[in-house]
Formats: sequence, structure tokens, C-alpha cells
Amino acid sequence: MESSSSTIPVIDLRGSDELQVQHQLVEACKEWGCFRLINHGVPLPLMHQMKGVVRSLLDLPAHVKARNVDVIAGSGYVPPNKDNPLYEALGLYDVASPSAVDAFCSQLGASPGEREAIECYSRAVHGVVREVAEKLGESMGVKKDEMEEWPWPCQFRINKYNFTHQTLASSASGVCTHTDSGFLTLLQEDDCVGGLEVMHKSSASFVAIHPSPGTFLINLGDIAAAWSNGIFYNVKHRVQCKEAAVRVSIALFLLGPKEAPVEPPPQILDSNNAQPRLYAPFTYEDYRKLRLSTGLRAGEALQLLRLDHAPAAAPPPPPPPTT
Ligand SMILES: O=C(O)CCC(=O)C(=O)O
Ligand SMILES: [Fe+2]
Repeated sequence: MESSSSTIPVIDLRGSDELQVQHQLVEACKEWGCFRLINHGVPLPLMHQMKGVVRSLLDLPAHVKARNVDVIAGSGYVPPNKDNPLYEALGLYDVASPSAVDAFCSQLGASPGEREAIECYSRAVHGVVREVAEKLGESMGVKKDEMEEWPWPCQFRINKYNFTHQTLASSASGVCTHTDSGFLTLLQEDDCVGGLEVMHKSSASFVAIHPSPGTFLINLGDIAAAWSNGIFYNVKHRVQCKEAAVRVSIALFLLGPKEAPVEPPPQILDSNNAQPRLYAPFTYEDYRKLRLSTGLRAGEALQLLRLDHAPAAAPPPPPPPTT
């Protein structure tokens, strides 16, 4: 697939014209399913400090990282594997729970300084991710107290890509093309090492995302596509090896309602130009299991839940009895 020269939108979270910010948000989510976020309020020194902590945690021996066990499927340590041999990650669910943050730090033997950075950073990015989601909801006419089980749980994940001269020479992939499963993702990319690419919706071509220190990238996931009845684009993205250097990134995933079904709110379904309802209601937990069990990680699992999805052909009738 060809690369496009267009670039993703940039949104000032504290822009003075609220209506303009809402308009920009909706347009970015429809056309790109992602945007760069500036003026978010997380202090630059904290962002830098957290990057240092991420490097030292991911440099721990494998047996220590393995103590970071799953709380929900896939939320703990992900070692390099067959699909993504250059990638590994540590994770924490749910970032709003002080005891979960404490358990994560204890499992990895974080120092008091590292612990403080993790606590401050996770609180700060959690605040930003909620603010972005609330603004996005308001832009669609939905207030935060009308969102089911709001605020939704958040998964925190720190990623490392072991890129080398050898992997560069073989044009290896860091993370294969996928969509994020949740509502939205806030990503602090590596300050220097690029490689992230997003697929532009209308051209279906990959666009390189260049590092932009001090900013965040926001991605919309599968839950955002279902919640908006297909208005928002769940952006496909991947990480390619473009430099022979270790790359690290930090992601916070705002997932979806804990138990309530994911459904478009009436404000979206009843609007004048609304299209018929696209998806059967489902829970985030069931959807996460569906992605894991089918291995469909690039939004295809959502297609299985479309109300107009043709079911697989019925199995052939059993042979007639012989007696
Ligand atoms: O490392 C990156 O830039 C992207 C990571 C990513 O896509 C993910 O964690 O889902
Ligand atoms: Fe992702």
C-alpha cells in the first residue's frame, strides 16, 4: 500500500473556541480516526521522566517482567512472540485503581522515584483521556452523565521495540497492522525513533507519523466505531522498523463500559441523518474475547457483529441414515 503525503489533524485541547474544538474533533474522528493533541496540560518534565522509567522497567530481566501477570486477558507482560518478535510490553489494569498501580510497581520492584513517576503520570494521562472522551461525547450531543458506567476502565501499557541494524535491513515489522479494541487510546510515542503509521480512511494508504515530543497521539478504536454507529473511524495502524534503535512508547487505552452493552446513544441513533443501527449490542468484555479467540485484530471482529453481516454458510445436512 502506498504512503500518502497528507498529515493528521492537530487539536488544541484547551482551544478558546469550544465549538470549533468540538467540530475539529468530530471531523478528525470521522476522516482519520486519530489526531495529534497539543496543549494537554501534562508537564513536559513528567513526560520525559516517565520515558526514562519505561526504559528501565523494560530492561528488567525476563523473569521479573513475567511477574506482571494479566488482570484481564492480555493486560500483563507480553513477551516477544511469533507475530511481533521485536516487540514486548508491560501493562496495568485498571489505571484508576490505586491498588492496581501499587501492584504493578511492586511486581516490577519499582524504586520510590519510579513509583512516584508512574503514579503522577498515570493520574495525569487518565485525566487527559477522560477530558478528550468527554469533549468528544459533547460534540455528539452526549453529556458525561449520560454515558453508561462512565468513567470507563483504562488499561496502561508500556511498549518496547528491539530494532537493530539487522531488523532494519530486513524491513521487519514492530507491531502488525491492527486497530485498538477500546474507545480511544492516548499514546506518547518515542521522542526520536519513528515507525508508527496510520491508515488514512479515504485513501486507504498508510501515513507515517513523525515523532512530536511533548504531544500525544489520540487513536480511536473499535468501541468508538460501534458507539458512534459507524460515524467514527477505528484507525488501522502499525509500527515499522525504520531505524536501528530501540523505540519505546506509552499507551493509555480507555476501553469501554465495564458491564453495560456498547450501543450508540439515542442522540446519535435519532439524529436526522442517522443511518440504521449497524451493530448488535455487545459488552466490551465479550468483544475483547472475540478478538482474542478469532485472532481478528484489525477491526474485522467488529464486522462479525454487524446486523447486516451474512452468517457463514450453514454446514451441509448430515448424510441420510443408511438403515
Ligand atoms: O508504539 C506505538 O507507537 C503504537 C503502539 C500501539 O499501537 C499499541 O500499543 O496499540
Ligand atoms: Fe495500537
